[in-house]
Amino acid sequence: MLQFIKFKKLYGGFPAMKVDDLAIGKGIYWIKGVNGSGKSTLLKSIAGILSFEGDILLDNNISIKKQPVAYRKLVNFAEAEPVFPEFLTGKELIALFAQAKDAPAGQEQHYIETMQMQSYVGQPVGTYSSGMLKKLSLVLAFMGNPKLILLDEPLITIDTASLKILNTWIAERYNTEGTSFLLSSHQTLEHAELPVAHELLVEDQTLKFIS
Ligand SMILES: Nc1ncnc2c1ncn2[C@@H]1O[C@H](COP(=O)(O)OP(=O)(O)OP(=O)(O)O)[C@@H](O)[C@H]1O
Repeated sequence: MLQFIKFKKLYGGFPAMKVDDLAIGKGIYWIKGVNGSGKSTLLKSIAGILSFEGDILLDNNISIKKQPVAYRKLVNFAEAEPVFPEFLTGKELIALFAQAKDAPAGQEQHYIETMQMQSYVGQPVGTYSSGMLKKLSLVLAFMGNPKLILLDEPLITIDTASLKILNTWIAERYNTEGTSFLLSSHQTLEHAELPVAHELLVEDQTLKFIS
């Protein structure tokens, strides 16, 4: 599903992350690692937000460097602490993402309704609480038909009921579309109740399989 080829990310001269050659198969993965280990750096690189040396391939043949547009249509990302233009409404942002990701008409309704966002999704995001913003960023990450969805710290700021909803979204997408997930967390995950198949660890500026 995802392959790293001589991947290296430096901030100035500081080497933040290096993955020489690693293939990750289809599935749902938790990326663990302590604060500052490089989880966000890794996810932002896979999402195509950060520049890096080397290459990342999706499904063996779609290169983030050589086919940047095709790659980005198939990889969605929700940031740990999302920031959006305050004057735009949730609905406007969803419409923008739905168009960019070629989402089927009305796809967002299921997500807005199950996450119970109907009462505020028409309001400017500047009026949202951190949990409301987080839910909006999760809806945006599910727009279109991505092969891979990256969720950076999905557990922070959302309440227990919302976490259960997110759990069902992940299971639905994985079971019906075969969408893979990379989820990051610096917390212990015993209470997350998400359908996790594998764990990865970011440690010593690299990425390793745990299980
Ligand atoms: N823009 C930047 N410029 C310079 N160094 C950075 C930058 N962003 C991150 N770093 C450094 O890269 C390393 C990895 O940071 P990163 O944010 O990826 O870690 P993380 O595992 O996501 O941390 P956390 O769990 O605290 O969110 C840290 O040493 C951090 O100081």
